[in-house]
Amino acid sequence: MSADYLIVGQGIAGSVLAWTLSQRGYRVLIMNDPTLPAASKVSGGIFNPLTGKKLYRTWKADELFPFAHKFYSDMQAQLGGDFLHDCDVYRPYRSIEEQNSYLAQTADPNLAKYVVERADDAKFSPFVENPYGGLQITQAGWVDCVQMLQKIEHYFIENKQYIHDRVDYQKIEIQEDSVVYNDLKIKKILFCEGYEARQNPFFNWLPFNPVKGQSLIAVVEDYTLQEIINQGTFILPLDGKGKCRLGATYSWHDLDWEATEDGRAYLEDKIKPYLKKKYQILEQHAGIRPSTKDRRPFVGIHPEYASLGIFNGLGTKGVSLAPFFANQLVNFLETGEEIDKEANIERIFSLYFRSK
Ligand SMILES: Cc1cc2nc3c(=O)[nH]c(=O)nc-3n(C[C@H](O)[C@H](O)[C@H](O)COP(=O)(O)OP(=O)(O)OC[C@H]3O[C@@H](n4cnc5c(N)ncnc54)[C@H](O)[C@@H]3O)c2cc1C
Repeated sequence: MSADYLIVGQGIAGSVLAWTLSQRGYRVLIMNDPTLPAASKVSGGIFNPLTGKKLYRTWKADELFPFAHKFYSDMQAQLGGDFLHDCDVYRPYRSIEEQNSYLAQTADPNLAKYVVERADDAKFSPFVENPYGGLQITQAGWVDCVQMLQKIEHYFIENKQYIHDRVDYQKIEIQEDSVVYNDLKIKKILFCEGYEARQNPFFNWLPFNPVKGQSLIAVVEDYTLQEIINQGTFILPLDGKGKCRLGATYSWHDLDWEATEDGRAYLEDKIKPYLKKKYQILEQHAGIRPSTKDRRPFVGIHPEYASLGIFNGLGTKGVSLAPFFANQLVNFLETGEEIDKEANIERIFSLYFRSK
């Protein structure tokens, strides 16, 4: 059997890359080990152009957001389903000082275009504390990643382009301009393994800075809001009938996939003060974000083996980063067009050669 590309891993990174390649007419095979955990399966899937306590426009938002929106809309139109949800993000101000500071910042036209001129505070006040009003951010929303991943999996299974297995690195035979793996002959293997990349002998030199995250699934009483609420932690309505995801925690220690009592307590402590409704917790999830030391993705080709590539390091923003950088990687593979210097792994090749 032969293929142009073997994609290892089918989280957000592998799904988006496989779809991008397949839309350009390449024969793609996906290999994914379903027994390994995936950050994408517990992801909030939120895309939000203005983030952080200090309210900044996220990196490359003007390019990334329209690109990602069109990408997921087109994918949804072709695969069916309803995984793309456009909605505003409402940030209740914590204090009058925060209100003043955010209003001054959003006078800047670069930020103003992402903000509703007059937030609909009255709409939110039955549900969340907002004595100082709040900031309403547009061009935001969320992708139901579990559903999107299922759609991609079914599509590639139906087309006989899917292998449920863990890659065995020992079996990768690198040839001059191709790779042999078992009975497969492939032009390139593109690794999209998320946090598991630390096990990959070809790419374990990359400086990841993984971040564990936890979230809760809860039913909130009489909760009809469709918008995402964010005050450091978020309330993400999942079905418009009160089922919500509450998240998320950030921890650079205890890098395991276990949901903890501390994680639950942290989220409840943060959310209770501003959520006016009663809720009941149904589930708790944990995952590890493949974040990087310089907070930029890892995109590109191995410094020594031209037939091995990587698409990883999507960190806290997999949904908004993946379509744009998958497209850059595919352009590079097709025509040699440059990958953004900040994302290209060439920026850290010195680490590879130092590790030899
Ligand atoms: C609690 C939490 C909340 C988050 N919320 C958001 C959010 O709101 N918005 C946002 O954009 N991002 C969010 N993120 C981050 C987002 O989840 C990640 O950026 C994204 O999931 C990374 O995707 P990935 O495909 O690189 O990795 P993963 O999702 O971890 O996928 C890796 C895949 O590779 C497979 N695999 C690994 N090794 C092998 C191997 N050797 N052989 C075969 N298969 C292999 C695994 O089975 C897995 O399916 C959140 C993360 C967490 C933990």
